[in-house]
Amino acid sequence: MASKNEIDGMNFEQRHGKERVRVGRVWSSGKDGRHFFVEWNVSISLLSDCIPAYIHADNSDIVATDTMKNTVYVKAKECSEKVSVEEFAILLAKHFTSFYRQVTTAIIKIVEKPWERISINGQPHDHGFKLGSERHTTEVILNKNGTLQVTSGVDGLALLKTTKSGFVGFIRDQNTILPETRERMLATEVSASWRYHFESLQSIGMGPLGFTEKYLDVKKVLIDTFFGPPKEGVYSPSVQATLYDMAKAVLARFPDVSSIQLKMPNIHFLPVNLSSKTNPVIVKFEDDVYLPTDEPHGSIQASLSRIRSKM
Ligand SMILES: O=c1[nH]c(=O)c2[nH]c(=O)[nH]c2[nH]1
Repeated sequence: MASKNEIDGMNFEQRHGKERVRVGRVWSSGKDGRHFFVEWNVSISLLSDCIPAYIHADNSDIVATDTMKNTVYVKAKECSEKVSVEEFAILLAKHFTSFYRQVTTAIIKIVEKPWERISINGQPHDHGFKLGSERHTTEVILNKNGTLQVTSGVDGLALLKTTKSGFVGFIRDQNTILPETRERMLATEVSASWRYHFESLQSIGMGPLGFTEKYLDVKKVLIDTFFGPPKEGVYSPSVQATLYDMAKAVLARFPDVSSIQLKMPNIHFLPVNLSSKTNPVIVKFEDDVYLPTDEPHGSIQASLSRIRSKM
């Protein structure tokens, strides 16, 4: 997406912003002194009417990217109550589109670093955090006229199961050596992003938005569908089929999600068989010893949306 203009018989598109603005925010709850902490990496991109800067060296309509960076800290300071990463992105987007006459659209992307409260001897610590693994992400696109898109996501969700996976029946030709199997390891690092159905600032209202709870719920449905029940599991005939089941489960469970995109690399664990001229069987693979490798890896992605969804 970019701001589009016709200049001298040519199309010109432009946008500008600040990437990777890092901010940490502590909130303390008055009554018990417990601290809450988030660390965000914010990227801002503004579509604005500032063509004279490009063609006449006239900067009078430019919002300086340094100002955008400062705005992140000002807004973080102004949030006296804990906010979700999505709410913070919305409030930044609101500021840029309402404060500056020149700005028509704000695109705000944020990645939250997975700081998790630590427990000591089973007791949650008031102000101690450790780094977890997967990251909560969001992308908010807000137009001056109030048109809004909110996408939430998870990145780096590494999942592995040691059985209940296979891959058979694929095309075999002169270049195929992969054996068919009904018993293999399945490992992936899920990147998912899902779009909420509301389409304007008015339609999300002003109350607490519950984005964090929804993020945790969607992540749980993705994980539960990947693994199946704890004892029986669920058989995966391919990454493709499992990905589709995961996407379908999210749309079935959450009516306010209009579409979901999933990227699930197939991270290979290669069977280890070792032999030498003198010893034909040093190690014989019996679904036990693997060589983990992430290069090269399979790359599988798809998106699923409700008909009439605008994603
Ligand atoms: O689940 C899989 N999907 C593929 O497309 C594929 N290709 C491959 O070599 N192994 C696998 N596994």
